[in-house]
Amino acid sequence: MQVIKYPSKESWNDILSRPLFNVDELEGVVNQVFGEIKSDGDTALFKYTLQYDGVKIDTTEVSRAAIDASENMVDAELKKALAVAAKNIATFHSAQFQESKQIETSEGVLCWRKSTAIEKVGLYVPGGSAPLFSTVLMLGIPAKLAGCDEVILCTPPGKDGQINPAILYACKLVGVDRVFQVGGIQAIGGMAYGTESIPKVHKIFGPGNQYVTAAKQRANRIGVAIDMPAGPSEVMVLADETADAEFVAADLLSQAEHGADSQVVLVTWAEGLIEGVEKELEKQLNVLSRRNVAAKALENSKIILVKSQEEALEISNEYGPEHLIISVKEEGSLLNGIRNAGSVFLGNYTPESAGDYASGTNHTLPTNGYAKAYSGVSLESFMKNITFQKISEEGLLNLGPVIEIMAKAEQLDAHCNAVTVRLNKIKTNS
Ligand SMILES: NC(=O)c1ccc[n+]([C@@H]2O[C@H](COP(=O)([O-])OP(=O)(O)OC[C@H]3O[C@@H](n4cnc5c(N)ncnc54)[C@H](O)[C@@H]3O)[C@@H](O)[C@H]2O)c1
Ligand SMILES: N[C@H](CO)Cc1c[nH]c[nH+]1
Ligand SMILES: [Zn+2]
Repeated sequence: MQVIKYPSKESWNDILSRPLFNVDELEGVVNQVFGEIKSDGDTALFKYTLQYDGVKIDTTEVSRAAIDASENMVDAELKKALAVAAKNIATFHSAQFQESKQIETSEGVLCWRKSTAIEKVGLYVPGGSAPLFSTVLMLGIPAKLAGCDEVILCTPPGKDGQINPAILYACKLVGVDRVFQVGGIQAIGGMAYGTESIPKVHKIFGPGNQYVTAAKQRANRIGVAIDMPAGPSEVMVLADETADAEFVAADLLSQAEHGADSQVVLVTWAEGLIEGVEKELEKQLNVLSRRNVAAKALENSKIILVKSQEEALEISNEYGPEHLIISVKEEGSLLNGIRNAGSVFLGNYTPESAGDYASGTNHTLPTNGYAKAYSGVSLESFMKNITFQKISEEGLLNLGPVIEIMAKAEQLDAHCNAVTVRLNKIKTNS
């Protein structure tokens, strides 16, 4: 990892830039695949699954029998772990239901909001380089809690042409309605347009690589909602001299191993910590099964030495990390200052992997600085609010003149008239 000492503020932009993709090239590929899906449906899905996943499929849907059979293919220990994780995720997300309250904004004018589930949702579960069955829990549990009527899921087939049984078992556990063995751009295009086999959905959720993320953004432009851009994983650690170098290195590597395009950043004002972290990185990296991937990600990654805790916080808010780990003696003063982060992990004993799997928070989070404007997936992501209002005769007598004045000032006579005819009727009747 590159070590940068006391960078000037003017250099932050450069230092904090994410690994770059060739956006034009990416969009070109996405447009091509989307165009073919629109015109050729499933045939295009078969073609691109062969091209990008190297797997020949002649059907997209995974049979109910295969989903049921996964139950016997997952070992008991993993099933128990999934049950604990699912319980915690369900507990945290259930607590996000909000009561609908009627508000009388002025006398006789009642307003309220009612949450309703999005009817048809499409979940994407990454499977390119690791079968992320944990993502099934993160998306499927809130979708079912929210009450979505149709919950479908796409994930790429493995090199052997099969979907990892743990993904199918997780689908069964959370009650996903239909599963499709399609990944990448093809999956997102399939759910955005709908094909002979894949139903069109109203909103697409889930993380993925740069192709998936670019495809989701394209789906959004053709009228399908998306949760957020949730691309290559990243983590920023803010640490002082009380941080444990072994833990810090482990956390950095945990996100580096996701992909060569991941980025991890350590920001510290304790110069003494840096050497220890570097040594630990080397030691721990060497024994990782995905050391080549993680090593590539470390090439895009930085250790930044700053003057103070305050400067570290400023850098963090500027970066807007997907995950922010805070390993300092006294975190209280930092907490209030956090403005931009997807999910925050406090103290030496809160590894980021806890949020990835089982603490209960959602691991589908905004990357690439989108944490400045987006939240991670929550129960609310699967719902929308419809507002209602009911105005009594007395209420309209109070509020009507306000509406009339405003409508006239906007030169919208018909708007004004919709109030005036009612006020006239009320006055005649009284
Ligand atoms: N932000 C989050 O919340 C979050 C959560 C989990 C994972 N992630 C990220 O998700 C990503 C998962 O990536 P992955 O690759 O393992 O799985 P993936 O399922 O996202 O992507 C695999 C698909 O990419 C497509 N693809 C591969 N090469 C291609 C090419 N040259 N052209 C067109 N399409 C191509 C293939 O169709 C393949 O099915 C990682 O970057 C990880 O960091 C992010
Ligand atoms: N860290 C990922 C989100 O960026 C989520 C994940 C799933 N499995 C392991 N990690
Ligand atoms: Zn992870």
